[in-house]
Amino acid sequence: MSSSASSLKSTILGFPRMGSDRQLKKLVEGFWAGKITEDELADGSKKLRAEHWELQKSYGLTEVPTGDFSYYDHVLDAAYAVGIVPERYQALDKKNGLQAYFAMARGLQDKSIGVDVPSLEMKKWFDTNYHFMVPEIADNQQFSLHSTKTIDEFKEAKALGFSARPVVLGPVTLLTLSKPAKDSSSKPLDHLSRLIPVYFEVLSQLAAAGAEWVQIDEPVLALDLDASVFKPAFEQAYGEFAKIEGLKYLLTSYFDRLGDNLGWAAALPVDGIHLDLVRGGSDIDAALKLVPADKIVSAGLINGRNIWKANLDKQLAVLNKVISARSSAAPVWISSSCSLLHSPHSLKPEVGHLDEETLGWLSFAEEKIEEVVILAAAAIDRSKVEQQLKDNAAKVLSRQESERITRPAVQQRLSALDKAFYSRQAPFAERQHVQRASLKLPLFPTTTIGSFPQTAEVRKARAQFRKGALSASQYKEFLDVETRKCIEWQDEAGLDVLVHGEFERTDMVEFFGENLEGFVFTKKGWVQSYGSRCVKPPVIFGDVSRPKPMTVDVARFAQSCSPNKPVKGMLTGPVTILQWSFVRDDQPRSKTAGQIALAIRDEVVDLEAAGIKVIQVDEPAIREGLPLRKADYDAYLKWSVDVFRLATTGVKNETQIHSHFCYSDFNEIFTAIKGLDADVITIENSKSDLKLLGALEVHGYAAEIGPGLYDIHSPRVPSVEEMKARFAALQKYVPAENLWANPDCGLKTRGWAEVKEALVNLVAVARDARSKQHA
Ligand code: MET
Ligand SMILES: [Zn+2]
Repeated sequence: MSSSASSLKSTILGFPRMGSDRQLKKLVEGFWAGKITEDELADGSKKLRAEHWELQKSYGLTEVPTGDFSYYDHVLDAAYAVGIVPERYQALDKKNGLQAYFAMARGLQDKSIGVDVPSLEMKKWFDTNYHFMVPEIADNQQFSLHSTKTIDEFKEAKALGFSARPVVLGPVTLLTLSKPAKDSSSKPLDHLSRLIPVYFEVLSQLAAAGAEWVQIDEPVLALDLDASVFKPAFEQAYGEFAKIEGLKYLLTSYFDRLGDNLGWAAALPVDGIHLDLVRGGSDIDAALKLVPADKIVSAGLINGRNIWKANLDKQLAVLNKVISARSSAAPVWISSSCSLLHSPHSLKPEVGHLDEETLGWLSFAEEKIEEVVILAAAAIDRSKVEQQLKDNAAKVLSRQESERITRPAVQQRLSALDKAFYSRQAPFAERQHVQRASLKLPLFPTTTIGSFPQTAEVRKARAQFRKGALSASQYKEFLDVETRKCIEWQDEAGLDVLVHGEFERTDMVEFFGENLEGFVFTKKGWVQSYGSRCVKPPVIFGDVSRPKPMTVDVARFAQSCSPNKPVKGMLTGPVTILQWSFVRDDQPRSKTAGQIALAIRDEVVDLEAAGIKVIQVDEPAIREGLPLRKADYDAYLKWSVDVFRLATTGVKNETQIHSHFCYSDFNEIFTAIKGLDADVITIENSKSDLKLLGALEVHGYAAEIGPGLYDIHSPRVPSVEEMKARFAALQKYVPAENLWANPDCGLKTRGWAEVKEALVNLVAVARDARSKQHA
């Protein structure tokens, strides 16, 4: 073995913050509710950090990251630490820094202190399901060292005797993820020169506190960057940081290859470069050549964002390749591909919940640490960990060979499809004609997106049913009553295309996962989504199929409650089911999506046969699946459009297919949306009005469309007047006969009182518009 192996360091880029039992969620929410004090929050958090470092050390990591902890979000922390506090929070910040921090995170309405501020905007962290708070940079932005969190947490770990490496979100990424404050025109990155000195101060203090290495995360390096802008920006920042005596930098990027940025990024004056060899592995040969011999390479070999056991033999081969390519002067580190923030905490609670076999296939954060340590040990002396490697190989093989994973009938069905499975029988114009004759909807039809309020009563009944306190028939009776009430109300309110309300679903992906083969559900597999909110994604482990109809009974019952108006069948689309799950890694995602699509297709066909004339297949997550690199867009869009078509084209021309999109700006993929060939799309629009109108203007849209008339995320009731104005604006871009009136997403998070008022107003808007057309 090359001599550099002997100095292998084993570490991870970051650890999940929440705790094994979501302790951090409880602490933070307890503090918000006034149940615990600021000191109790701080003490509880300190204890949690120490536990997490201890856990990492106990498995044998040689160094632990610090500063990866956060009360809410690490981007907000990084912004706050350098004094990026928008004006509207500044008065509060002077009085109470923590309160201002949480106000930036989630808004604050407190009459007693005269504060009413909304939160910062929230965005997805690259292509993960983690959301960060978007910092706002004003033209006259001042930067200053505003919080010593990074330094304090490093000292804390050091005082406890851990060999620690502070993690800092890099200045270029921080500014690139920021947006200009309202009425500011400068680009955030233009402020870099003035931000660098504050970073310099933080880094100097870390050096003074005894830090040897600092991990600087610059994940923007995984994006397509304009080298004429970013190369000098990075050179300026890192040129300055290099002046700090005695401090070494590990520059990290993850989630994709470094690509075109590799050449100049590898030459930056830092002491090590981290490579995500799970997602960015295609770069490996170039990277090993381009990273100068005196820099360490941190090999990100254990996937930080999926839950499968690593194939250690395979990763060991990659590691050995890295080691032999490097000089003995610059040792290699072995690490996770990205922070383990995106993995659940530990498999331990799943013992006894998941079956033995499945358990053997998985690896959460705690187990991933173990994998890092085994790899590091194996690179030095394989014989020391022979048994662990053998066990690992057996588990990996059992997943490959399990009959639960590969089911030939499912595979064959997908590979045998011909072109006809991807197209409706007739083009849209013809379908529109027959659908009009069959559905007889008025001009500007009104509808909703699917869910109605999930009241405490609905959730209680579900919980009781799950515990066995309600029998299946009692639960069904309860749901029937709710559904009937919901449909009768919609009918009275004057809505045209009704929905059953989705009372039987906690979540639009979980519901289908529970009804399909190929999924398992963990007990405590929580992953932070934003702030204190965690999600428990289903695990797609094997070939997906539909053992029996999933929604047909409910849809048939719902339609029977409405003799005169159509009730929509409500399904979640294949891309969204994929996107919000942990997905198997042993076949392309497109293939797994194709299998889900076939299951949904069968459901669509069954719904039609049961007399359902309008069927909605939601794809809110289609935009978020877009790859980070533009070069990869087309391939993704091609298969995601294909699987939607596969799911929806099995019906007659008379059957009207709807789809729904929300959560992001769709302009970039508008052409793909057209390619879905849906008869009607409803699309979130109220928060980004002009953007959608712009897309409609540029690209046009030939089919029917319902841009959301109001924001369902807010408890306020939209007035007739404001929705009228929006609707009038839309009529300039969409021909009247193609325009629908609807809210911008499902109503499950709202209360009935607001929902009723809002929808009555919405119906009034459509009626008013109709009367004007007829006049
Ligand atoms: C996030 S999109 C939600 C769509 C779903 N049909 C609902 O109404 O809740
Ligand atoms: Zn939605």
